[in-house]
Amino acid sequence: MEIERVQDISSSSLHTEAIPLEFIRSEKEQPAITTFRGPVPAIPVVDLSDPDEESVARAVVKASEEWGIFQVVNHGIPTELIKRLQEVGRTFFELPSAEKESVAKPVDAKDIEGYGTKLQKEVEGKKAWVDHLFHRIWPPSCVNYSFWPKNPPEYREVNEEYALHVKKLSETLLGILSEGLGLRREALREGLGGDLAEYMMKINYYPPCPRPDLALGVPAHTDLSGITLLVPNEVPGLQVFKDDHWFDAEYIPSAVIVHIGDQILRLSNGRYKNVLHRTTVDKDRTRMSWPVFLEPHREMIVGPLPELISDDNPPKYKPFAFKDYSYRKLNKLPLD
Ligand SMILES: O=C(O)CCC(=O)C(=O)O
Ligand SMILES: [Fe+2]
Repeated sequence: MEIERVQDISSSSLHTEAIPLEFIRSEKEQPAITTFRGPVPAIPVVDLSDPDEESVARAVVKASEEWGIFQVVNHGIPTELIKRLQEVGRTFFELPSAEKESVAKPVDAKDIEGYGTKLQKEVEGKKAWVDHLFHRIWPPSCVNYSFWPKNPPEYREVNEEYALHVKKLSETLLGILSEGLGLRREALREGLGGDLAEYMMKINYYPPCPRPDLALGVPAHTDLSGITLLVPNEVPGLQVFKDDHWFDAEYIPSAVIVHIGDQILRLSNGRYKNVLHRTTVDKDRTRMSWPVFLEPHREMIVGPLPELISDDNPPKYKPFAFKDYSYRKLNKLPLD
């Protein structure tokens, strides 16, 4: 059976005011009801080109302790490359269905790579207004080009170049975060498996939605990753949960949005927060985003770093092989 894509549902509901019932969220989740409309605290912004390295480090550490999310500007990834990454991704999603289905995730696949729609078990049977594409981009031994679009032809070259930049920026941030814990620069990188850690590219494609007040793109979650480095297009939609409210994230052109994920929360024994976030959709415009998830290898066991543990700071989290952690989380099974 063919999987129904949200992009096709969107096209066929463009001239109506209605969306299928399974996309209508409960009142507890509907963005029109649950988005905070007062003065919005800004997600911290870190300028990596600031020559005062200590002040940069303090800002990264504070944002990760208090928010679990921050935006980085002057991060060293060329704006031109980000534009090309977005262009090749958008071109792919605008190709005819058959072309996209040629890199679809196989129905019986255990892994998440490929073009897909549903990612995790749906709570209360509610569907997310988003299609996606996943493929690993680093290390080369993990790359499976059969899930990379062949069209547009520059897709591969652009993603390979982006992988090198994302890796460099992630390692800089992990170094700062490690030192913020009083550890060696390499501690968190090694905790995620060192050279075996994997970089998973995801493209989210949120087509126009006639009822953005009722539906959600990606529902509330924390990322499974260690950290996530994301670039969005210009259509707003990311929301962050802080101090009991859902806030809209500001769109800063060319910024990279960094999310602290579950594995850094666990490695740091709770010092760094895994940010709870979700996305809304737009009535007329397509929103897209390109998160790259830096994840441990599937067999890698991740738990609080032993250097951090003492009688005063007992472990708050159980160690899990990443494959077991992901399986349990995506299937909404208990953890810890
Ligand atoms: O589209 C976004 O800004 C966020 C997407 C997201 O949270 C995810 O794919 O995990
Ligand atoms: Fe996320």
